Amino acid sequence: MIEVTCAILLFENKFLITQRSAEAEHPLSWEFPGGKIKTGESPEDCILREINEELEKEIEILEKLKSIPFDYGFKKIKLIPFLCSTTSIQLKLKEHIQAKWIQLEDISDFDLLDADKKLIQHPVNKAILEKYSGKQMDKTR
Ligand SMILES: Nc1nc2c([nH]c(=O)n2[C@@H]2O[C@H](COP(=O)(O)OP(=O)(O)OP(=O)(O)O)[C@@H](O)[C@H]2O)c(=O)[nH]1
Repeated sequence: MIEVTCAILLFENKFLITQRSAEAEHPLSWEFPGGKIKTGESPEDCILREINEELEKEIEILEKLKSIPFDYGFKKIKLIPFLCSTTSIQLKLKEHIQAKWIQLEDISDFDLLDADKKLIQHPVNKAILEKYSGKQMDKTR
């Protein structure tokens, strides 16, 4: 089981999603930025390092969310999500081809990785995301 951290990064009621490159595994899918935990690294240290490496951004961890085991068939991962805050929308794309700050209710418009869909639908995670964003996840319009 590969342990992967990801950041659900919040700025003024919007969340950051990033698009994987055409050459990456799961090409062009959208995800929450993050990456694999290195040997001896804590999940918290991993997410701070990954966001710095991938987006050149400093973030603050607000809450650790429920971890999600997911089997892609060719590999099993444990996705460890953190709800995080930041003080600006600025970022540098070092690995992803695109980033978007989106409203929670618009997330279903994007081709999110399957583990991430399960992550946001987990009742505990969903309630926390809705609380922080002040929005419902499911579109009513
Ligand atoms: N970063 C990230 N990976 C995810 C997410 N959801 C998800 O299923 N994954 C899976 O976890 C794997 C993490 O790999 P990664 O390529 O992002 O990790 P990394 O930055 O450490 O990459 P590296 O292999 O180049 O060192 C992805 O290939 C994907 O299968 C997510 O929201 N963010």
